[in-house]
Amino acid sequence: MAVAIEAERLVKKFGQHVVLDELSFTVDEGTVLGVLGPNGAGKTTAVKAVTGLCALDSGSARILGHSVSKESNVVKQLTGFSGQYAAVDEDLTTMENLVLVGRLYGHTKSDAQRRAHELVEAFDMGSYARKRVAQHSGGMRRRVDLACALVGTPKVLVLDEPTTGLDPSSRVSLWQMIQGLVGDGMTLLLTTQYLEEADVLADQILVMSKGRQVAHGAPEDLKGRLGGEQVVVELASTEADTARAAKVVEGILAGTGAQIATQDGQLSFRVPDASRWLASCVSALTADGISIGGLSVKAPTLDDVFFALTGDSMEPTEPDAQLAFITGGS
Ligand SMILES: Nc1ncnc2c1ncn2[C@@H]1O[C@H](COP(=O)(O)OP(=O)(O)OP(=O)(O)O)[C@@H](O)[C@H]1O
Repeated sequence: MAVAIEAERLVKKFGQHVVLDELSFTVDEGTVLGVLGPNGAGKTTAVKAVTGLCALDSGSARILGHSVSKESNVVKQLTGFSGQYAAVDEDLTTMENLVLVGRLYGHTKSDAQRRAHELVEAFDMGSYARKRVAQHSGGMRRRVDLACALVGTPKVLVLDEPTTGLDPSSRVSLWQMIQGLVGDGMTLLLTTQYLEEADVLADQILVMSKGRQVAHGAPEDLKGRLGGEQVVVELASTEADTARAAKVVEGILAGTGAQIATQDGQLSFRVPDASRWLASCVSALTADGISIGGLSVKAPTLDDVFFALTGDSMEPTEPDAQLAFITGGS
């Protein structure tokens, strides 16, 4: 598979602050790389650098083999970018925005109008076509913004936090649009603070912290690095039982490498293929006269991975951040 985006040892400093620290990654054609990391990790700077929107101190980037610094005109034709804040003109209608972008790409008026109509139809924006963007909801603005990024029919699309601030249903509908584009062969580089978003959209995930890569892999591989699912056993009774129960479970899991953590009336441990061990743990505990009040098995989330890798939480601070954790693999 050909490489569509290539970033090699990117370094960017703002004064003394090293924002990108020898960051390298590639994105294969037709695939999605999700760049994940907390506020200030350097995600926006990284994606701006590979689209030529941010000059580097050192390192190089190429889009479909073309140097971002030396062949910027070719790169502009090949790449669509949608930034964190919708860049559309609020005083213009959806159509006017799309036609304006087309004209900026050098399209004739009739070609720009034809492309604008195509995008309005593709993104189901018919009833908003003649409305000023100022009257649009946040979700519809992001949709217009995404459509603007596609006016030049790019082969590579870069989206910086495309759904931040959107309500759950707008977020899901934007995901569906993005999935449609990828289904049609688009290469996508996406930044997000939402673990669920990366999980849903990305083939590969790059986890960043302080301008560096802290992990890279398929969502399932990253989750697999934690050593399996987390099993929590709630005991029906006392503190004394907890230590005894831990000993019993330790005996069952001997040789698996699982570490058993205890709290009053609760044991928890991670073990690959948890279902294989559950029945024997439960029978051994019951045989020892220990009653079980509850049992749960939780698949690792990307947040767990991030915490394990950096000792830091990925959890964003926005009020709607909960969304990322409701279905995030748990
Ligand atoms: N133009 C600038 N001048 C000075 N510092 C900057 C500039 N742009 C970004 N930074 C700093 O670089 C660091 C990384 O910023 P960046 O926007 O790339 O992070 P991010 O991971 O995208 O964060 P967020 O999720 O908040 O958007 C931050 O500490 C930011 O304050």
